[in-house]
Amino acid sequence: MVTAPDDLLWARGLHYEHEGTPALRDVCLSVRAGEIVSVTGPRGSGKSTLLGCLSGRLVPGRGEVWFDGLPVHTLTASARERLRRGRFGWIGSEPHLLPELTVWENTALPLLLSGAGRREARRRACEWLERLDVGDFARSRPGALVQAQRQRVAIARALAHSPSVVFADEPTARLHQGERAQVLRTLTTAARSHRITVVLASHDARVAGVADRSAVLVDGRRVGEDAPSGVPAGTTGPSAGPGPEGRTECSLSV
Ligand SMILES: Nc1ncnc2c1ncn2[C@@H]1O[C@H](COP(=O)(O)OP(=O)(O)OP(=O)(O)O)[C@@H](O)[C@H]1O
Repeated sequence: MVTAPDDLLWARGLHYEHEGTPALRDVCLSVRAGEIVSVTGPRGSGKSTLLGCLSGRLVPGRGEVWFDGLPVHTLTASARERLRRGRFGWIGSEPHLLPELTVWENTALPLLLSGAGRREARRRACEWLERLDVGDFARSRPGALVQAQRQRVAIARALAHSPSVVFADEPTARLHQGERAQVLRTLTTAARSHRITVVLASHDARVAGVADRSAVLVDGRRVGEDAPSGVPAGTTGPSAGPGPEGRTECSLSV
């Protein structure tokens, strides 16, 4: 596999099985630094499993995952844990905030866990809460916020330690329709302004509209790459020309 010099994260030939059931089959993906890539596909198509393998939460049965020159697939569990804490952020569909901590303490947790002092962690957490329009709640407990505000706090928590890559797995799935676009825009604007790479999984194909590129999974296989507008890459639009996957030896279609 040939990768571009600015590929920050890439995977080749990923296979993963959940209890004997294949969830990923020969999946390849590469992500450039600062890029926002969406992974879309129907429910059960393997999106969460792919994000799990890319982020070191899961170890593929076969295949490779490389991040910034590190072979994630062969790292020890403790090295993967350090990588996840230091370089990655994670946003799930549920914010999973600790109810006994304040909003700023929740946001500062990854910073505190990676050794930042309390004062510095608080300053950075509050900065991100302000950016995400939930700064007024910094001293409140999560229970005082509505779901969309809690999800903004989860986004702030994922970004506050300046990760290289944020993985967002269905980050708007539990929100009302009206809040989805706003929360997505908040996430992508914040990531772009700080050049944080985002890998965003959603079964909602409209999510691809906020991404630079979109990878589509069906039954655990990549079935192509579309421009955000849905126009196939290589025809027109911002993704015209061969994408990074065009340089790989992986099969991209079924
Ligand atoms: N912990 C698990 N144990 C057994 N099977 C699992 C497990 N997690 C996922 N699977 C199965 O693996 C396949 C891929 O699941 P995955 O969650 O990665 O897909 P997805 O596209 O993210 O789906 P969704 O949009 O519903 O979250 C599905 O068939 C799913 O049922």
